[in-house]
Amino acid sequence: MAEALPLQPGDPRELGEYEITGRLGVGEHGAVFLGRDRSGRMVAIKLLHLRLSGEPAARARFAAAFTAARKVSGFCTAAILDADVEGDRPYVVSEWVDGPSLLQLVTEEGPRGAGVVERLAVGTAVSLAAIHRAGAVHHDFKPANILLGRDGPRVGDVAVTPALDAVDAAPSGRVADDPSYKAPEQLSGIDIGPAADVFAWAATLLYAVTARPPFGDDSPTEVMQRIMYDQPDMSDLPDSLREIVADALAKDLTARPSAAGLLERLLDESGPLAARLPGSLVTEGRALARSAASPPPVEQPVESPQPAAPAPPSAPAIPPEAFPDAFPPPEPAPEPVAAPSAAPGTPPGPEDALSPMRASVPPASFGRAPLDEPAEITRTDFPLPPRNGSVPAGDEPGDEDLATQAMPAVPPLPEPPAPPEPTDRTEPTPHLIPGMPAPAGDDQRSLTAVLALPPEEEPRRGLGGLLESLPRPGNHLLGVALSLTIGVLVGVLIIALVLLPQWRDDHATQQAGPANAPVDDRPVSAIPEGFSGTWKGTAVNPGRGASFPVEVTFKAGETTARAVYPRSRCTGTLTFTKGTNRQLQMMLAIPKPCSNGTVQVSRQPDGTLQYAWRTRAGTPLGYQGKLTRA
Ligand SMILES: Nc1ncnc2c1ncn2[C@@H]1O[C@H](COP(=O)(O)OP(=O)(O)OP(=O)(O)O)[C@@H](O)[C@H]1O
Repeated sequence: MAEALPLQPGDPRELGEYEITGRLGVGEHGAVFLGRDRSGRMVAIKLLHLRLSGEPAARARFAAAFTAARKVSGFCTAAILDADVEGDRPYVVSEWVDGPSLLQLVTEEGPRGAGVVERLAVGTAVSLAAIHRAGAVHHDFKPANILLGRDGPRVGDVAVTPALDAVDAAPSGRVADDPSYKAPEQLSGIDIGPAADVFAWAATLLYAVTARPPFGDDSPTEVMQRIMYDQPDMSDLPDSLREIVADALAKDLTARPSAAGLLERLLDESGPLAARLPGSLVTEGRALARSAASPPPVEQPVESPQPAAPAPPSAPAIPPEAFPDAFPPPEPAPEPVAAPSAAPGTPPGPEDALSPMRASVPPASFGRAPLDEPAEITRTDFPLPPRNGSVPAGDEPGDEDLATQAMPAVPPLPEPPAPPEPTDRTEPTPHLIPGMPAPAGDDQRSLTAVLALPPEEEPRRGLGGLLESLPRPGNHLLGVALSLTIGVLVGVLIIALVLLPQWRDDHATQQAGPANAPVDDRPVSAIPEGFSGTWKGTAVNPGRGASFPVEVTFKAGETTARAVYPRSRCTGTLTFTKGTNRQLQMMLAIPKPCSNGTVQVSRQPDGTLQYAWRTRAGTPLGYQGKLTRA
C-alpha cells in the first residue's frame, strides 16, 4: 500500500471527527493527510493553506463549490465525502485511494504502454463525464490528480480548484500554477468551463505515454506560448486515441468534444477499445455517453475567478449519506440513465447507500490494509497492462476476472439537477457543510443568492473583469484601439513577470559588491572545486508549509555526490548531468519514502549553495533551500 509519511511537528492529530494518522504528501494548495473516520474507514484529508477567518461570504462560496461535486459517485473518482470550513483553515475529505498518482508512477517508472493509456483514457473520461453531469468542473485535471488504485484510475481533487477560485484564492490558470495541463482559455481567464477539463484530459494522456508534459517543461511563459499556438507531438499515442486526443486539444474550446462525447467515441460499438476494457467500465461509460442526450446541468463557461456553478435548489446541505438517489444500489442491468426513485434527502435504506462501490465491493477489493502493514507500491499493484506492452487488457490471462472483481458494479446515473430557481439576493449567507452552523431558515436558495451576486456586489477580477469593465467600442476604430491597449497591458505584464526576477537577481548580485562577484559560468564535465565539501541546510516550500533538513557531500573531480535527508532516513546519489563552475544539474536517485528527481545546485555570491529539487517530469512540485558548509 502507499506509504504515509510520519506526521511532522505542527501537523494536526485530528480534524473534526477524523483522526489523522499520517502524511500522504503536500501539494500546491495544502497538505494531504491520511485519516480515519469514526467507522474506521481510511480517508484522505486535504488541509488547505487558504484561510477563511472572518469571511462568511467566502466560506459559503467555498462550501457551495462542493455541493454538486459531492453527488459524483466513487466510480473512477475519489469521491468527496465531506468538506469543512468551520475552522480557520478549510479541509476537504475524500475517499482514500491506495496507490500512487500517475505523476508518481510515471516519474518513477517511465511512460505507460498503449493498453494502460487506453484504460486511463476511458476511466478518467468516465470520471469527467460524471463530474460535468453533476454540474461541477474539475479545473485542475493533471497527472498528480490521477490516483492509480487497485481497482483502476480515480480522479482526485475534484472541485478543489473551483472552490479556491470561488474565494479568489487560486484563480484557475493563474501564473503561479503549473500551466502544463491548462487549456488556452484558462490561461486567458475567459470562458473557462468543462471544455478546459477535456483539454487537460488530453494533455494528461500525452504525459502518460511520453513521460513529458506535452507542451514542454521549460519556463511557464514558453509553455503557455506553446499551449496557445502549438500542437504537441502525438506520435506516441496508440492509434485508438490519437484522433480523439487531437480533437480534445483544439485551441478553440467550442471545437472540443464534451466528456460524454469522448466516451461516445472511445466506446463506439465498431471501435476496438470496448472489447479490451473491463465490462463495468464500458457499461458506465456508455451510459454516461447516452446521458449526454439529456440536457446537461453543467455551468455555462465563466470568467475566472468565478464561483462554481450554483447547486440546484433542491440539493440538500447534508452529507452524501443523505443522497441515496445520487448513489443508488447497483442495478442488475445497466440502463442509459436511471431516474432516481427517491426524493433528495430520503434517508438511506439498510444497505450502504453512500456509494455503490462501497455497497457492492468489500474493502479488501480496494487493497485497504492497516496502516502499519508494510507494503510497497509496485506496478503489479495496479492492475493495468505492463509498461510499453501493447497487450490489450482483455487479452491477458485472467484480465477479465480482474476487471469484474476489481471494478465496482455500475450505478445508475443520477438525474441531472434542476436549474437553479431565481433567488432573493439579499438572503443571508448559508453554511452548507457539515460542521458549519446554518442560519435559521437557511436553504439552498440562499446559497444561490450568494453565488449569483451581481458584478456590482461581487466585482469580477482578472483580465475578464477588466475587459468587462471597459466601455464597448462603438466602431471598428475603437475596437482596434481597445485590442491594442489590452495587447500592450498583457505585454507589460509578461515583461514584468519575466524581467522582474531577473532584475532582482542582478540587483542582489550588484549589492553583494565586487568582493562577492559571481563565479564564472564556464562549462564543466565533473564537480568543480568550488562545490567540494559537505553542505547542510533546510529545504522548504514556502507555500506548502513543508520543510526538511538536507545534507549534501561533493568531491571535486567526481561525477556523483551524496544527498542525505536525515529526517526521512534516506540517502541518495546525485549524478552529474551538466553544469558550469557556478551551477550543477544532477539526477537524484533515492529510495522511498524520498522521491527521485532532478536537483540543481548553484553557488551563491554570499558563499552559500542554493539547492533545488523537483520531479523529473518538470512539474512545479519542488523544494529548495540554502545550504552552508558544514
Ligand atoms: N484521495 C487520495 N488518496 C490517496 N492519496 C491522495 C489522495 N489525494 C491526494 N493524495 C496524495 O497526496 C499527495 C499530495 O496531493 P495533492 O493533491 O496535494 O498534490 P498536487 O495535486 O500536486 O497539489 P495541488 O492539487 O494542491 O496542486 C499526492 O502524493 C497524492 O498522491
